[in-house]
This record gives sequence, C-alpha cells and structure tokens, in this order.
Amino acid sequence: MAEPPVFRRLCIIGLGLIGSSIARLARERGDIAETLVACDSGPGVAERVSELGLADVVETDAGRAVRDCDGVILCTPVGTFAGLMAAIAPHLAPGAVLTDTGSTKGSVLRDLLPLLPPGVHLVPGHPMAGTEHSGPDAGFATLFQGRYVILTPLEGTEPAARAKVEALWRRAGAMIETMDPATHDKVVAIVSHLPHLIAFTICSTADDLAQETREQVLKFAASGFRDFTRIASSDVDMWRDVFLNNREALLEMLARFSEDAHALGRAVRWGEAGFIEDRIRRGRKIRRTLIELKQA
Ligand SMILES: NC(=O)C1=CN([C@@H]2O[C@H](COP(=O)(O)OP(=O)(O)OC[C@H]3O[C@@H](n4cnc5c(N)ncnc54)[C@H](O)[C@@H]3O)[C@@H](O)[C@H]2O)C=CC1
Ligand SMILES: O=C(O)C(=O)Cc1ccc(O)cc1
Repeated sequence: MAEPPVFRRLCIIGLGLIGSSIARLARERGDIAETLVACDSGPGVAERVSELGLADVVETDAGRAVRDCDGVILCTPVGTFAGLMAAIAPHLAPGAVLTDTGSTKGSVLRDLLPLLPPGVHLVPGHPMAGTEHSGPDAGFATLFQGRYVILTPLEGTEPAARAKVEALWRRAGAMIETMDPATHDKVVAIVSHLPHLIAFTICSTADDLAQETREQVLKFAASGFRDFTRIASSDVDMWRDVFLNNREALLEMLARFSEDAHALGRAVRWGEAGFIEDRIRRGRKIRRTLIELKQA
C-alpha cells in the first residue's frame, strides 16, 4: 500500500528552480503533501505558478501562506531569510516543521533561530543539486535524483521532525548526509562557491581584455572557457547572497586557492615541468574519481 503523505499541508516559499522542482515532484508523486501551498513575491511568478498548475493554493504573502501548514520549506535566496522569518514567525502553526534549501548553513541558523517560535521544529537542509537556470520554468521533478542533500540539524531536534525532512528528500530520490553548519560551509565553499567565484572572475577578465584590445577574444572561446560561462550565467541575487553569507569560509578557500595558483604560476615562470605535470595529474585523478562515483 502507498505510504501516507509526509505533510498534510506543505508550503513552499520561493518557486524558482529549486522550489518549483520540489512542487513538480510533489505533484507527480502525490505522497509528499496532501495540500501544496506555493508562495512567491517575485513579479509575475505567482501567476506563472498558477498557470503551470504547480500548487493547490498560490499566495504572494508569506505570513498568510504558512498558516495551518505542518511543513514549510524556504527556497528563496539566503539573503531573504531573516526578513521572511520575521514575516512568517507569528503565523507558524505549533508543531510545524520548518526547513530550507539555502546554499549556506551558518547564516541560516543565525537568521532563523532567534525568531523560531517555541514548538516549531527547524531542520536546515541543502540539496547538492542545481543548474545555472532559475525561475519557475527552470524546475524539473528529477533534479534531486541520485544527488546528496546535506542536513544540519540542531542537537535535540525532535526525531519525528527530522524524519519528515528526511522522508521528503528520500522520496525525491536523494541521499542524505548530516553535518554541522561550519563543516558544511567549508565543504561547499571549496566544491561550489569558489568554482562560481572563479567562473564569474574569469568571464569578467576575458570581457575586460576584449574591451581593452577591441578584439573579438570571445569568438575564439574554446570549450574549457565555455564550461566556465555556463557556471557564470547563474542567478545574480542568489550568488550575491551566497558569497555574502559564507564570507569567512569562502575567503579562506580563496586565500588557499590564490597561494596554489601563484605556486603554479611560479613553476610556469621557472620552467619547472615536474611541478606542472604533478598539478595536471592531480586534476585528471580527481576527474577519474568523480566519474567512478558517477558524479561527473
Ligand atoms: N540554483 C541552484 O543550483 C541551487 C540553489 N540552492 C539554494 O536554493 C534557494 C533557491 O534557489 P533557486 O531556486 O535557484 O532560486 P531562483 O532564483 O530560481 O528562485 C528564487 C525564487 O524566490 C522568490 N523570492 C525571492 N524573495 C522572496 C520573498 N521574500 N518571498 C517570496 N518569494 C521570494 C523569487 O521571486 C524566485 O522566484 C537559494 O537559497 C539557493 O542558495 C540550493 C541548491 C542549488
Ligand atoms: O550548476 C552548477 O554547477 C551547480 O553548482 C549547482 C548548485 C548551485 C548551488 C548549490 O548550492 C548547489 C548546487
């Protein structure tokens, strides 16, 4: 027999790539929420969500949207969390489970915990899945299939609340890992935030060069550069908020990266072929490992 839905009434706040993917999944499966409420304040987004039939109820006001919900999931840029929490806290139902998909986790605790009403259970989460696209049309139900979701639960969180968030992600086809927020922020700083910082930078550098030399540098972009442009086409609000809310870990990884890049530059200057070969071999090895793990 089919399992009962994880939530009686689930509210998704933010129906962009991630929120609309969860909504599509919930629609397709039917065992995630009995009733699905969608809330988005972006221009034209609520209308588009209604057109796409992604939820039973569509709202633009977050306070009204969360009323009587036993599950709430924040899927907006992390810089909106403090303001959203202030708006929803007075309306959260006792016993409700509050979770999120934000890419930074220290800031989420900082912004959500102080306003958490007694009896509401916070279980922060971060799906390690996404694309460079955003908005309600960008989502798809299989986005989380075979991907990791990192949860950073607080000590003493009620096991039943944690189990609901785990059930949601398991039904999405994801694998669950648990971490403390500081470890999470360091790990994602190196595997996700620094690569985006590098991609945005390399595109700006190439663009500056093209303007300075008045030459069509970009016409000759090879596939390596094109791979960077995919990442660099990601959403502005989302990535501004990620950088500003994982400042410490990102700066630490950037400092390490800069040191290592300088060392490689020095080897190039002094013709140290062995050092250069070693770096290339390490890159190739990591790629092979990811392919073996089926994550490339
Ligand atoms: N894009 C990606 O690849 C991934 C993103 N994340 C995280 O998930 C969250 C959502 O990201 P995306 O879906 O990519 O963003 P998105 O830009 O596609 O969608 C965000 C939505 O939130 C809405 N919104 C913004 N402020 C709001 C507010 N105050 N009230 C109601 N709605 C509001 C916007 O109108 C937009 O529709 C972010 O915190 C991001 O860091 C996590 C994993 C992957
Ligand atoms: O599209 C890509 O390359 C990504 O890296 C997707 C992504 C973006 C942000 C996250 O917090 C997690 C995954």
